[in-house]
Amino acid sequence: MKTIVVSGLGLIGSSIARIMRQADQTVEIIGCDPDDGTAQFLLTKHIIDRRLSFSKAAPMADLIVLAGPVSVIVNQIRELSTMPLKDHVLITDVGSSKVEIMTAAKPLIANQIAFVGGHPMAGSHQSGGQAGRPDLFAGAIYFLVSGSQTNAQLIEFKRLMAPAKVRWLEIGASEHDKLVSEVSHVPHVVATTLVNTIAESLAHNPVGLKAAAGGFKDTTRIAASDPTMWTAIMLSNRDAITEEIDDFKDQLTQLQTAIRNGDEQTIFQTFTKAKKIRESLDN
Ligand SMILES: NC(=O)C1=CN([C@@H]2O[C@H](COP(=O)(O)OP(=O)(O)OC[C@H]3O[C@@H](n4cnc5c(N)ncnc54)[C@H](O)[C@@H]3O)[C@@H](O)[C@H]2O)C=CC1
Ligand SMILES: O=C(O)C(=O)Cc1ccc(O)cc1
Repeated sequence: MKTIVVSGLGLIGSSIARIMRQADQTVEIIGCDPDDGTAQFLLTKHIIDRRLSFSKAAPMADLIVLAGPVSVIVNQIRELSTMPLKDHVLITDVGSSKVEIMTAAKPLIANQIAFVGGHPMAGSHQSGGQAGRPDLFAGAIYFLVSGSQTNAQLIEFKRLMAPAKVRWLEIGASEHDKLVSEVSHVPHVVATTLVNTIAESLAHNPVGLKAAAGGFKDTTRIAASDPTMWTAIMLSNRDAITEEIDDFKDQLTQLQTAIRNGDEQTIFQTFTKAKKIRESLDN
């Protein structure tokens, strides 16, 4: 891979540029992003070599990493299917949902252009190129959804990502979207709803959220994430998210009923079960 194009130079795209720069100092990294501040910062830090428009950059690429919001990734995949690309180019993405993206990639795949879906299961509530780090994904799962990539292209992509120290995991697009609705998308909905509910209840309380201790902050950190990115995720994984919200509502109602009825045993059992599961995550 001589020329790498990263489209979307925010938290994830700029982290990937940093990682690939560490993996191979000989590659040229071209960045595409409408945000002047982010692009300028990454140019100054030599994390990208050049900034070009997507339509100018894509035909020059040996590897294209799509790292904008999911809605932008989908549009760019559609654009790529009509662009003059190098025969051996590998296209991949980092979007948080996969069914819509793999569906958009069908014309590319039909035209023998190599595409593999990707999704690093790490990040943060921060956004923008300045927040990116080469160790952002260390130890995390990096999902791969097989498309039309060759084995050699995948090996080369993994070589360029080696400094990230991720755990590669192949998965189907539907299985992926259901799983991430459970471990990522609905937790985001819950954290957001918690913040908005409590803020409304406290609207006329002079102490209000200032009384919030660590528990409230720990439970809601991700509610501070970028609304553009998360709106795109919600729209892209609607079915799995709405189904999982139903399950969440059922469990919440069961706990509410136990609390209302003073059902000590059910309350205690519910907390005990969650404590064991949550503690096992840190081991
Ligand atoms: N934030 C996180 O923790 C994670 C995010 N993701 C996925 O990674 C992708 C990027 O997320 P972040 O880097 O966190 O967001 P971000 O908000 O930090 O960066 C997104 C970047 O895309 C740029 N952008 C917008 N429209 C564009 C266009 N037409 N062409 C090129 N660039 C454009 C924005 O200017 C911004 O710099 C999203 O698809 C998200 O679902 C995946 C794993 C973790
Ligand atoms: O901030 C956090 O802890 C996250 O969980 C970040 C995150 C956001 C979106 C993803 O698709 C994957 C990871």
